[in-house]
Amino acid sequence: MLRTSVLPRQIVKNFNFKTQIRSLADAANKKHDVVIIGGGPGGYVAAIKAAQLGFDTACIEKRGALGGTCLNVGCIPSKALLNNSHLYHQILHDSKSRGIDVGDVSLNIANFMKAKETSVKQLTSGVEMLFKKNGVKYYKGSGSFVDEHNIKIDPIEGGEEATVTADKIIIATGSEVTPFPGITIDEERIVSSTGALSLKEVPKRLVIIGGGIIGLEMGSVWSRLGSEVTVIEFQNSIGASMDGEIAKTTQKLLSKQGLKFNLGSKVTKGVREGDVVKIAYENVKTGEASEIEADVLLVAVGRRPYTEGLGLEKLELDVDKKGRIVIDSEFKTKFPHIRVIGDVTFGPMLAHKAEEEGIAVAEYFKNGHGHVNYGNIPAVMYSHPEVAWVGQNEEELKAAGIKYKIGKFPFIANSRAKTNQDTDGFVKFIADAQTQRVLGVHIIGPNAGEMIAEAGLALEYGASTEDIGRVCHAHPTLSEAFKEAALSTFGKPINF
Ligand SMILES: Cc1cc2nc3c(=O)[nH]c(=O)nc-3n(C[C@H](O)[C@H](O)[C@H](O)COP(=O)(O)OP(=O)(O)OC[C@H]3O[C@@H](n4cnc5c(N)ncnc54)[C@H](O)[C@@H]3O)c2cc1C
Ligand SMILES: NC(=O)c1ccc[n+]([C@@H]2O[C@H](COP(=O)([O-])OP(=O)(O)OC[C@H]3O[C@@H](n4cnc5c(N)ncnc54)[C@H](O)[C@@H]3O)[C@@H](O)[C@H]2O)c1
Repeated sequence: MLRTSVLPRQIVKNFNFKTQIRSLADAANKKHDVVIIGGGPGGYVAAIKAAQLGFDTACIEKRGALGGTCLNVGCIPSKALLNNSHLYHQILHDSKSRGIDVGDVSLNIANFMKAKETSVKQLTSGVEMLFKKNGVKYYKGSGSFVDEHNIKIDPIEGGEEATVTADKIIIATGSEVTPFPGITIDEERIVSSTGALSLKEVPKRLVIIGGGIIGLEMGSVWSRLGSEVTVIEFQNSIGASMDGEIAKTTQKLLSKQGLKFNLGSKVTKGVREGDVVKIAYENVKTGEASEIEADVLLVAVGRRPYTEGLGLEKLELDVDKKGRIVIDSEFKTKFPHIRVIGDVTFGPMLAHKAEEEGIAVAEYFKNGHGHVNYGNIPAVMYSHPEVAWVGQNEEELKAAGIKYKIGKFPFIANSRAKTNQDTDGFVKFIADAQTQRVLGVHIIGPNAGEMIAEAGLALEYGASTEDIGRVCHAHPTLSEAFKEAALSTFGKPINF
């Protein structure tokens, strides 16, 4: 209630009561069919789909740009750096053997980063345009639950204060970097992936804690640009959930590119002293202690669900030990109208997984059913060569006691890979021992990330390796290696 009697005269004079009172009332009373908290790949895709299905839809995002981690500080900037660092490395080291003589080549790090930022900006503003096109209301601010149907928005710059009421709500608040106990990230000398995407100069020595996907992708970028890269990994293998054989080959090829690996090693200390970071680590088995210095230390030991400031406690929603919001198989919390998707709940932390869930939840709201096949979520590491996989790996099948056959084909025997002078790696099929049904496909090689889509189709439609072996693949393409690997599970390949 406004008490005009206590307002100074000048303010009262300038105050347009009608407009202000109307806008305050509006702010307090926005109503939508569907409200999504978080505008990342999960949230923005869910918003567009819900609007396309006829719901009055709104999305709340506090970052100041749509696209979430993925478009702003994840998938997109990292792929821009991976692509351009590969190009730079090729021009420097690979052009002579292709008969291309180049003059002086140098890296302009400021422009190199600008190119990345341009890609990011184009894509994040593209999502904002898609919101407009599809009639999604975009609230710029931080959303927190008042109760199970009302969300208060604390505006950021350009945003408006509001409390929105929703019939249906989707939580898509994503994830954040898992901190390393005792190591303080300053995003300058001790960085997370976000800092590693924006270094102002090429560090002479880069040490990375964690040989997972972020560690290996960012390690590839900076190694190509000239850093001496050392990866310290707790496990005895790199690549997180990669098939064991593929992980070994990946390590071999990355080592050839100059990355150093200390596996089975536990970091015990990481402190900045001026412009140097001193890192202590020990062998997990023997306890033998070592020390290493770096100009930059990248902490890449995983990500954790992000729910800060969301007010979950008001609704008493369950989270598990890892901080993931607990849901059932239809993405429902204990309130059936509040569903959860993406990194903030179960499953692999991948953009396309979040997107699939966004579509499924919008369809649940509309039709009462939706679908995500968690057995068929591809994973891609955008190193060179790329590593891609879908379905089960050998270790998982062994543990489950399932009998399988392997079929492999190396890119060295593929005509297109030869013409491209890009022959490292192989395609590996794993098929059911009796039926030849495809159980998993694991590829390390050029364009593996594109090729894995064919494996996804095969898995989805329950194809056998013979089905794939009988499909005509164009010549000369890398995809012939895919066909020949399928053939190798039950017969002989033609070209090897
Ligand atoms: C360096 C890096 C590289 C990656 N590369 C890939 C890749 O190549 N391929 C791939 O599939 N995945 C990749 N990922 C993972 C991918 O980014 C995530 O899996 C994906 O972004 C998850 O989507 P999401 O919508 O669940 O969450 P997010 O993308 O994290 O989006 C959540 C959004 O919610 C907002 N938010 C949170 N709380 C609130 C609130 N209370 N109010 C309003 N807004 C809020 C946040 O600001 C954020 O923008 C990468 C990640 C990193 C860090
Ligand atoms: N191309 C892609 O799809 C892509 C790219 C980047 C990130 N991502 C996603 O982002 C998420 C986070 O990536 P990430 O690389 O940080 O996590 P990750 O889970 O892929 O790898 C973390 C690695 O750190 C190791 N580790 C954990 N604690 C350690 C310790 N104390 N000392 C040494 N090593 C330790 C783990 O054994 C693991 O190998 C992942 O879910 C990943 O899928 C995906």
